[in-house]
Amino acid sequence: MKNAREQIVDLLVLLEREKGYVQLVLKEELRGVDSKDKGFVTEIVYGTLKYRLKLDYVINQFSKTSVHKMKPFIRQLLRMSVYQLISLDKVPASAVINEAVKLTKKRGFINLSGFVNGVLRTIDRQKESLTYPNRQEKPLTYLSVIYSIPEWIIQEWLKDYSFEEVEAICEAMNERARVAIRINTLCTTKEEVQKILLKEGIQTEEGTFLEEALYLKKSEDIQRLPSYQAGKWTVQDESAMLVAHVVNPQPGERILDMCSAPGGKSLHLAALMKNQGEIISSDIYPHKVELIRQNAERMQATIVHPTLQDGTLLEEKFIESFDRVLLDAPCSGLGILKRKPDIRYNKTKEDLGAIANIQRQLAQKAACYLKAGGVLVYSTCTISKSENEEMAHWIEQSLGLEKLNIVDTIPKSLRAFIKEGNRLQILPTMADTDGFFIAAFKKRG
Ligand SMILES: C[S@@+](CC[C@H](N)C(=O)[O-])C[C@H]1O[C@@H](n2cnc3c(N)ncnc32)[C@H](O)[C@@H]1O
Repeated sequence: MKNAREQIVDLLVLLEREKGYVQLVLKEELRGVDSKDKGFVTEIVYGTLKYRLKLDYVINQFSKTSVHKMKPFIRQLLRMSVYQLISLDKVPASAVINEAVKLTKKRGFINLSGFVNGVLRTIDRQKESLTYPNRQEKPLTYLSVIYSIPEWIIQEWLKDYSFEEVEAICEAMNERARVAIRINTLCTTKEEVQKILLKEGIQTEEGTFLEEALYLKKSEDIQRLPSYQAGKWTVQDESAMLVAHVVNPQPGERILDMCSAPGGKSLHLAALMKNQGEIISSDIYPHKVELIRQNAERMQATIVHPTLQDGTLLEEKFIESFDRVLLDAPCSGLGILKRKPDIRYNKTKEDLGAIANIQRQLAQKAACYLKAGGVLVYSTCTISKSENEEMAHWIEQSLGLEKLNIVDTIPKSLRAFIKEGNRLQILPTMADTDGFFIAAFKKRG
């Protein structure tokens, strides 16, 4: 029988080997585990993943074998134990070390138990005087190690932002992500949801800038709550909620959401349209189209039509037939590192070039599908200019679309960040949200 610690190490081994998505892997593997253990396992897995580079830097100072040459089980066992020793004070150091030694033996690495014991005891003794790369002498390595973000990502950001801005972004990316929900105005009100959630044992806080947003003070197992199952609310970051407002759909219009799974923005569009009109919500993967269908059913959004479609291929029957097209493009996802810490290790610099190529193909089709005078909104959950600002320029110059002024659709507190009237880069440092980019264009009439 595995205890929680053994389960953590096995999960970390699996995540590194398969490059899996932590959210999905935890959901699958922790089914049936009691909620106290689930909370502990989730916290340590997320923390160990998030601080991997910093933990490796510390371990490498005290181990003769470098972290990358260790056996996967020992590597993850040391990482998760050092995370507990230097970042948490919940479990006494002696218990962390003893448990690690016991697990080493239990898994048959008896000859390594002295090594594990020695490394952990030394780190524990010296944890108040650990040294890290110097900020002035090695600024890039400093940021990468302290915030555990690979150097190529930092270099990418340094092309677009000052060192101080990048440091603030790195810090924000490691903060705990708040759980934002969007009220389903098709069937309820914020006041009703607040009352129901309170009865379900969850306190809430008002959204930062949107009327339909609330923050939950609890995050575990929330999708099991009856109010969630009844479609009264859905989980969505406030920055992502801004996108549907910028699309600004009107009841009765025909809308295309080109990359729409699992349907977060389509469902928001349906609510803003009071469920009148038509939304074609397409995605390239059948299992994801099924998720859109399930979510639309739960949220009672009957005008959402889930459709299997590769957006890079031209669909003749869509040409010049939509009032508005949303292209919430596949992207590097580097704006949501605090929610998905694994993205930082799973993406590579090479991915960025491939993604930009797909983004351009999708935008080109999106422009064809607009009626004269129709609106295109392009959005991503990243903060690099190559996927955002540069794409916005390309859409204008190569596709011949005009800028559409978005000021009236953006909350007052964010208006100062709008550029040239038609685009907004939200950084995680601005309002404690994810990083997001939104740009709007109009087809000439
Ligand atoms: C950023 S996510 C969309 C999130 C969604 N708009 C929401 O609010 O829930 C990007 C989506 O694009 C889809 N995608 C990737 N390549 C695509 C393509 N060639 N055609 C259509 N969808 C694609 C992915 O499967 C993914 O679901």
